[in-house]
Amino acid sequence: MTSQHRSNPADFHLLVDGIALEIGLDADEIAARKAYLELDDADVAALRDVRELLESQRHAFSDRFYAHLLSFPQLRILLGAGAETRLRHLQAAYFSSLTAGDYGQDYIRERLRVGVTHQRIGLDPKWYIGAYRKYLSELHDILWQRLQGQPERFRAAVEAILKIVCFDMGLALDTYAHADQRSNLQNQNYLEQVIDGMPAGLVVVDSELRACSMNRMMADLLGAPDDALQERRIPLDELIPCTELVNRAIETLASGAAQDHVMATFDGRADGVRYVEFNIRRTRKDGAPMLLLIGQDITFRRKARMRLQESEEFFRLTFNQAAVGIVLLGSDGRVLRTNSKMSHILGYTEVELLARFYQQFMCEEDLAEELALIGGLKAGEITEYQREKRLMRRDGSPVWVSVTVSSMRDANGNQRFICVVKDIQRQKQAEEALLRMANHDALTGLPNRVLMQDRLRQAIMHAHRTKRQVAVMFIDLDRFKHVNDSLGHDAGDQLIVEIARRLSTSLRESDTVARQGGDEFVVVLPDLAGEEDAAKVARKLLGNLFQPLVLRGQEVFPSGSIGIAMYPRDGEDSTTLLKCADSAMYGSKGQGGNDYSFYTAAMGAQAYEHLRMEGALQRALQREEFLLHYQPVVDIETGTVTGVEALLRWQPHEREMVSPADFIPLAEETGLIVPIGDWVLATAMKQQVAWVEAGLPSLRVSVNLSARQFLGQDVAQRVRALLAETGCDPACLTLEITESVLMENPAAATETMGRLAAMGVQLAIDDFGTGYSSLASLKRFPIHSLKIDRSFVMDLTQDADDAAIVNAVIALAHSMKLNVIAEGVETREQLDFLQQHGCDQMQGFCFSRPVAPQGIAAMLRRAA
Ligand SMILES: Nc1nc2c(ncn2[C@@H]2O[C@@H]3COP(=O)(O)O[C@H]4[C@@H](O)[C@H](n5cnc6c(=O)[nH]c(N)nc65)O[C@@H]4COP(=O)(O)O[C@H]3[C@H]2O)c(=O)[nH]1
Repeated sequence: MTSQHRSNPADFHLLVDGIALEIGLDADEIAARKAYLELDDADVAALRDVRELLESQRHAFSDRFYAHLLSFPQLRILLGAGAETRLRHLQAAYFSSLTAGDYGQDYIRERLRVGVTHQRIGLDPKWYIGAYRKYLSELHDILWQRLQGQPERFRAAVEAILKIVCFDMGLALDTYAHADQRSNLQNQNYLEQVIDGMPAGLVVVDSELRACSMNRMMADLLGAPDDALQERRIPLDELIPCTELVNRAIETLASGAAQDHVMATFDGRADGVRYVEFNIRRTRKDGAPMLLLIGQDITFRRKARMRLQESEEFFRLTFNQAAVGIVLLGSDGRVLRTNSKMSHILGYTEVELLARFYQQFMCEEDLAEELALIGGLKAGEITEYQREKRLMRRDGSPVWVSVTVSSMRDANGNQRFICVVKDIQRQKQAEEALLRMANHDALTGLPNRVLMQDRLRQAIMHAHRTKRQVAVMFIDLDRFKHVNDSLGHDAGDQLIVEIARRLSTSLRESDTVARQGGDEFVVVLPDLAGEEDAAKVARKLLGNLFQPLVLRGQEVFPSGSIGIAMYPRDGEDSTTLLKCADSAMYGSKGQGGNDYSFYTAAMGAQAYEHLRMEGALQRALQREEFLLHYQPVVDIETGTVTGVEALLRWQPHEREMVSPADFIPLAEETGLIVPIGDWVLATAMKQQVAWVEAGLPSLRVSVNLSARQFLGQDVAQRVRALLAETGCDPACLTLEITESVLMENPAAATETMGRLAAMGVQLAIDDFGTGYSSLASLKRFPIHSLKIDRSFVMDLTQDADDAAIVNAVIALAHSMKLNVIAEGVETREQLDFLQQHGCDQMQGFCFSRPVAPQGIAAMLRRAA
């Protein structure tokens, strides 16, 4: 039995009634059929008449009937296993109803039911028409046997049975045909739905290669409307413009051979390029060959594969051409994949790398930490780590790299590590060089101030813990400036390098020698028991320094002044200790150099005063606390005032006036002399102009120039600018320079003086006689005047030597056409002496002390 036979009886009745209605089996139709068969009441009576007769033969009839039917194997299959019992039962019912004489609605419905059933089980009309034939023959035989002697009754019965059986056959056949038609329609509908709903596209092509139909999926794939083929059959190559597909379709049409996996690529309109894989089958319809083209949309798959290929290609290129080394490692560290940059970094070929383990490239000292990190990755505690470290190259040299190691899983779930390795060797070298530069002195290679302070701090911390002492030595070379000026900077540098070497070799590894700048060095001696240890080292250093050295063919004996501060006695931090050592060094210098001094509190006070003054001087400029006094310069012959010397005065707010002798050396040392001197020059020039403008006779103004002012800046250019600014006549300006300034750098001095003289400015040598230069050596300088120092004038009348010197200076100066001015003339006797010996001019208390500008104006007005 098929599943169809198991349908609900109520549904089955409805089906049967529905069919009856569809084929129009109403009462009129039944009556018409009966009339056509001439089945009338006489037949009904004839059938009833043989009922009993036939009933008695029912079993024998049934045996023969089924023996015949079931002798046909196809029929046995169609009827199904165990059908005989069920059929015998049905047949018995039919056999009874056949002669029951009631052929109304129930009888007819039963006939229709049989027709539907036969159609459902696929029992073709040939089978049941054959069965009806057997039925009739058997009945005929039974009736013949029983009614042989009653021909009328026999004929009437046979006639009636023939009519009713034909009536039944008509009903069954009509029902069968109708059910078949219904079923066909249903099947077609079902098929259409399946085809329409299937996830593959289908296009049916006729023998002339024109598409006759296609399902919705195919219409979707082609971007065509669903009803595209309703109007006309479209040629296949127009519907799907793909030559390969059309050619293969032609082949299949000709040979009948199925074609699979035919790729077609076409424009799917809005969806872009479509990739469809077709299977082509040849079939027949209505005798004509036709093709079924079943297409599977593989666009997504294809694009995904292309994307995958693309990303694989991208990865491969990126991997191979990356500017960083990339290595894929197995969980045991074996190199599974690597790129050319990695080969370049490590100096191995790619093949050599593949045979190795990552651990083999590590530095011994990194190994433990690195393995611990990889352990962390393996345990999932971290997902990646980044480190800067060294890897060992093939030639055994280390290379600095920055490595990022990340954990990943391959397609099989195996743990892998991916290392991205960046070569930072150059960067590290640059960093190291920078670090060296930041911490070391370029000339000597010694630690610089920064590194020294760091070492000093460490030494202090260590000494603090161990209850030991630290000595800080400040070393300044004696007369270094002299070497530099007389032998040149190269010789100076050579001396510094040699000193650095001598200091370094005199000390222990744990000591630090640093160059503080210029000719200053600092030595840190950590871990000392006491002051005596430091004194011993200082003596040794001085001894080693004071060894002869030949510089530019000249033998030099370097010596230094050492100041020593002790931790913790003199200070507990590096800044204080360095300051103390610096003060102590000045102490040594003050005693003539080539010696060492320990710091004392008195030095501290001096240093403090030094600092205080420095700050105060700086503020003095801003607060305009400076002023100029002027001392007249008098012609000894006539007694007239020919000029004035400008002398600087500092009048701090609400405090006593400070002597220039007290602050000029400090201003020199700190460099403040430059802006202060500039102010003096400008003020004096302005004053000169102011007096002239006030109607007074034009006076020569002399201005003192300090060593730093004269040698350190472009004084000529500055004077030129100020002359222009103030309108002062250069011929009324004298610049005074001390003898020692000239001798410090004669070459530079000659050049500067030449430029000044060229402007018309006069130059005078101040404090003459205090230095050691001979008058002859002054010849090469463009000088106008010599000022005899006050110290000679002072004892002139008591000391025969001084008188002789002054006399000689005047005579010689005159022989060199120089003007001579005597300073500090206090007495009449001094003045007389100078007058007698032909001194040209003088200045001193005997005529006037330095006075404010108004004092000079009054003096000039009185004289006029
Ligand atoms: N005992 C005595 N002294 C006399 C007599 N006549 C003048 N003096 C003093 O002798 C100094 C002369 O100046 P100097 O030798 O250039 O010595 C100057 C000069 O070297 C320096 N100085 C002063 N003003 C300036 C300046 O503007 N620039 C620079 N660079 N140095 C200056 O300060 C030094 C001292 O200046 P002052 O204290 O003004 O001292 C002045 C002046 O007051 C006298 O008859 N008896």
